[in-house]
Amino acid sequence: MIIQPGKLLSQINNPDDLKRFSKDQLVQICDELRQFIVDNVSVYGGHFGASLGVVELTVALHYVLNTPEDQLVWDVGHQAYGHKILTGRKERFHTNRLYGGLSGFPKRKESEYDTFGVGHSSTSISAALGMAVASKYKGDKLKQHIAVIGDGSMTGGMAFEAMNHAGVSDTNMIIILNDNCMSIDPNVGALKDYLTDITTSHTYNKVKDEVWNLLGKFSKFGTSAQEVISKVEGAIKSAVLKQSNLFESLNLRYFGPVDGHDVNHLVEVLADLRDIPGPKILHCVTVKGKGYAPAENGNKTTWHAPGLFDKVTGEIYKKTPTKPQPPKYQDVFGHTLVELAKENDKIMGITPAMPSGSSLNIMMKEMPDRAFDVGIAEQHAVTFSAGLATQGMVPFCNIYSSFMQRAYDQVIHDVALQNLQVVLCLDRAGFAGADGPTHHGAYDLAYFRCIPNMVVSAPMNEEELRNLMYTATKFEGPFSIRYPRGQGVMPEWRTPMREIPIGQGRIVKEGKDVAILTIGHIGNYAVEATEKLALEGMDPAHYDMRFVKPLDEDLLHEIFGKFSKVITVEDGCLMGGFGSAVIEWMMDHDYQAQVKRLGIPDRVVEHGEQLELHRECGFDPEGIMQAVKEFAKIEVVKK
Ligand SMILES: Cc1ncc(C[n+]2csc(CCOP(=O)(O)OP(=O)(O)O)c2C)c(N)n1
Ligand SMILES: CC(=O)[C@@H](O)[C@H](O)COP(=O)(O)O
Ligand SMILES: [Mg+2]
Repeated sequence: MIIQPGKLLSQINNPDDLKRFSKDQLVQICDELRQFIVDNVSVYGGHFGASLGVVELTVALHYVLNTPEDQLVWDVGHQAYGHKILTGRKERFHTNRLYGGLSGFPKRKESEYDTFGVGHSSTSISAALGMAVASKYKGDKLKQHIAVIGDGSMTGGMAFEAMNHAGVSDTNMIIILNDNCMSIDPNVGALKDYLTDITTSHTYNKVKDEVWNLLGKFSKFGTSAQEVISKVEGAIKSAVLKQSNLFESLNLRYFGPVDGHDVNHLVEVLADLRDIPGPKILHCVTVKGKGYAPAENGNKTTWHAPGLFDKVTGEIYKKTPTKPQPPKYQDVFGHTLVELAKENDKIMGITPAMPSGSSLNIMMKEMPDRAFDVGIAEQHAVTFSAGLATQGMVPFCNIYSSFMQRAYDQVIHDVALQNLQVVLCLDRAGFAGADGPTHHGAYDLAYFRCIPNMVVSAPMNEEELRNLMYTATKFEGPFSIRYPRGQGVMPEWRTPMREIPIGQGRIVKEGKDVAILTIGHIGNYAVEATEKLALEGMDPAHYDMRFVKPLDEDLLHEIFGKFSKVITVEDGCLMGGFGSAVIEWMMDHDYQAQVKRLGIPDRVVEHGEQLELHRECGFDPEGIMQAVKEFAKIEVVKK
């Protein structure tokens, strides 16, 4: 079903078309853009509340700026649907996030309007500043560089590193702080309180209004914006602001807060700011989910990415299963952690801004003094956990595999080198699915297994996840456990927990000719494959290794003693991952075997459903069957 845009929106294929409309028509364009997003996301899925909240901002930006010449960088990019629709992708928008379709995030190779590839947060100011410094160096004085960053993303350390630099950069740069008081979950931390204070402060807003009035008056007398600013700067930097405005203290001219849903006012403000040189910040107050009542008034976390829904009633479609379903791995983590924490008062839980996504919210609710959402701050989350560990606590730090990339140095420097007992739970390990390459948890096995002291593990099912979590509480060093997005395989998952000897794998199925070695949940594909192969008269063995580090050496001696054909399967990168570890071990122990590694190849794999991507990379059940069959045909000559 292709969704038709409204009357005005249908005439807009790029920002030049938008500029042909009068200012009076912008409100209608915003309404139509919002409706088009609602129509599409309700049917095809995707992120939702964030894009609705920046409709007016998006229209105003493309109306005022000379994009793509002016460089517009969206932080995270989950709010950039309006931007995509206005910049030549309206007709393809129904393919958003689908296999082979548009990316859910801005992407340089998708459009010249997408100036920077995003997905992880808090990068926009650095990227826009890099562009601004390059323009300055090239003598391009007119070009604008804009970073649009949410209040949640502003909590990320990188944003502050970038502002620290921007404040002394003397570049044409506008940071737009899109403040909706939300991250995915409600935003947290002192910065959030500060932004609320500044938005609601009576004294501050009085000064601000006077400043804007002055700006209007001077403009009427033909005074340039630059002169106006220098005249009013004294006022802005009066005691009220100098002492209280964080951004001004960093040398960024601060404007706002403005109503981010008043498109005409935004157009005026942006046009003014464009003429003011130097780095500046515009604080826009918006409402996540604006204009769609169920999202605006309902649970904003649910409406961040609601799945498919009935746009008329706001009912989010849920499949009604006919039989008991296995739980999501994240929920097994969340409930098990509470269970463990009830028995062990040293256990604490940490998430950088993903309480709902990781299900740490279960512990945050039950044990608020022992579970922390630290904001989008992966580096801090890891080192904070390390600090807790020095005091005898047992922190479970839960970070999505791809976001853990941010905290790599902290894992090495603060956790592993000091051999601290920090349990790193990596959710969304393996292909993330529709979020695509920025979110695929492809690298963690490779990037963790080279770190001294680290235990690197992955459960094949819910029971193993629980056992590994329990085991980690007994192990006095860094312990990582990775598991994928989505459901497990065990409807009855509340099994009694037991300690697993560190580095012990298990045999899932005896067999002959070929041995399949798997790590983690992907082992269930191997089960499916071996069952189907059995019907065709083939009988490969299957081992669930459970640990990439340390490897189960006894089991490996047994396997390489018995088999000359070995297939490794991992939902992770082939370079340096599980299969590589097995081959290294084989070489180090003078075994000779043919080893075929299945996993994520050394290229960028785009978005799609997890199974589609596994299939593309040849490690879905069919791919494993194929590998076994091809392998079985090959004669191995033993030296
Ligand atoms: C480094 C990193 N950590 C976590 C996330 C997950 N994430 C995506 S959007 C988001 C909330 C961002 O909040 P904000 O910037 O305020 O945008 P809003 O959704 O409120 O518009 C989070 C935590 C991410 N994309 N990148
Ligand atoms: C934009 C972003 O980074 C998050 O919203 C992400 O899409 C969440 O992924 P999950 O849906 O797997 O929690
Ligand atoms: Mg926000």
